[in-house]
Amino acid sequence: MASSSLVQSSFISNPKPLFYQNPKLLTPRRFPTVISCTSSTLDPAQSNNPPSVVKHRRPADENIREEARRHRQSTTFSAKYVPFNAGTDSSEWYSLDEIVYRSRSGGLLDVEHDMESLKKFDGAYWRELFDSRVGKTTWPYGSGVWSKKEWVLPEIDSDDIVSAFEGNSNLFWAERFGKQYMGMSDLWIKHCGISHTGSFKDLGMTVLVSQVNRLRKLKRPLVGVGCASTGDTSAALSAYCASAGIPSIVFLPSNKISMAQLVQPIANGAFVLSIDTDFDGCMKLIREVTAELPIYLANSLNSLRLEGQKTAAIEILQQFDWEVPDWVIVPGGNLGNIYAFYKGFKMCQELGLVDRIPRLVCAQAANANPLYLYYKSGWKEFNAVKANSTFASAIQIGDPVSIDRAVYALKNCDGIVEEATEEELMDAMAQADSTGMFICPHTGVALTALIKLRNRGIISPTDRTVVVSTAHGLKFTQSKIDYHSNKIPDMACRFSNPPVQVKADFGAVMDVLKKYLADKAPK
Ligand SMILES: Cc1ncc(COP(=O)(O)O)c(C=O)c1O
Ligand SMILES: N[C@@H](CCOP(=O)(O)O)C(=O)O
Repeated sequence: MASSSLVQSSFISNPKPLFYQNPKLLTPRRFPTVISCTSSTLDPAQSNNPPSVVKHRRPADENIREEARRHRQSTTFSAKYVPFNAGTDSSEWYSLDEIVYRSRSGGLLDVEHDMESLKKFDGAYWRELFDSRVGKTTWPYGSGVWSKKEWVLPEIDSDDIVSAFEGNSNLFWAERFGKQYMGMSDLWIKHCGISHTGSFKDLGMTVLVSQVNRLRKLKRPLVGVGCASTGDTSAALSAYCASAGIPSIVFLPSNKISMAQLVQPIANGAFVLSIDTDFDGCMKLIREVTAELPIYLANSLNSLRLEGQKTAAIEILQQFDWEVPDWVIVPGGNLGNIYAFYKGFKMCQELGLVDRIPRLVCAQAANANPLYLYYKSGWKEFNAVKANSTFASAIQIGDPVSIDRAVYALKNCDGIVEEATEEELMDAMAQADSTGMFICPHTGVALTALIKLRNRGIISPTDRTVVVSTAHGLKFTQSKIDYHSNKIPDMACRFSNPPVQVKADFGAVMDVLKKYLADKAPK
């Protein structure tokens, strides 16, 4: 039994407490692909053929949540809130079961894990554990977030988890875009937007809503969950809340988000307030409201969210078989995600899964660039800006709540901040789409940063580079339509591909096709 492990040791029928002996003495076990079979049936009607075997992982009348409940285990891992970057002499901390978003001094909080407990297992152990859970349907480990549960919310009961099996998103080799436009051979797009609600926000929201589910069961005074949003946080919040039957309230800046994003919380039954201000105005209001009413704050000011988002970084390492890329480029708005990526990579280094971390690049729209200006000033003085309208509407944010987290992350990984004008980001998006992607304008911002850093020789042709695609392009079709119709004032739309209007006439169709084929024929 010495091989008992975190991996659903749950599938041991008579479970013992997890660490009833010194874990250092435990041999990391090989995790089987098929974990267990409780019955098999031979089909007599097919007796001349090879027997068809029907396997049940659990009794037929039991669902996966009930199965997880039956195999419930205690854990010795734990996490708590501490003031962000407070140093070792700070004694301030809070249980994750408290409703708290700020430290006593008004600063940000961070979720701190008991690293000593986690370090009792070596890097190989964690790598093997995480790898063993990928692509299964075991509750809750089928999720790319909860497959790292010990590093996310170790103490939550699996029964309280609200998950859509998010994460495990495609890491796409951008072969043609890399070769044709960048002269690069090792360029990758982490498609975080190919997900349940179409953006990376699902990764953090499963964690936050799961914790709210737990808090409500603990009878904490919470009636609903609320956020300010530029369209993606609201979509994720409303979907996860709807799934758990928890009321959600979303504050949206009027006429500043795409139609697809607006309809998401409406369809999911959220209480939607369209407010005549920008995102920063909505953010201010939701902070004031959540201080007065029993509404839990779901924006990334709440550090729980970042615990889920950091798993995208771990997943990238995992997808490269635990080899570290040279660069990871992330579009930045409220600036929680850039820190989440840093934290995920750093934990992997500290716990021995990898020996270094990548350099991070945070990319902003030039129309909403407070971090870029701060970086360019040599980190001298931060000034919030009035964010102007941008096609990258989800990052139209002038006063990011996680500014301190972002600066910390960038300073500690030799990071860079870049910006993209409207024309640059739309051109980059169109170029990427023309090589078979269908990305969002925010990913266009990140690709612009890549183009600029490649042109300056900072990123080299063979550097392994990951661009994080944060939302699905289908949420932003209007901007693509405008671009390809050459309808954007003062923009050349160099890569537009407008449809050709042609008469319903054989000769006319043949004419345009012949011209097209002549243009395309190899010279
Ligand atoms: C699609 C998209 N990309 C990027 C971001 C930026 O993420 P963050 O606010 O964590 O910087 C957001 C939200 O702000 C977003 O919705
Ligand atoms: N792009 C975000 C802006 C809010 O970010 P958050 O991570 O602080 O919730 C959105 O989609 O609302």
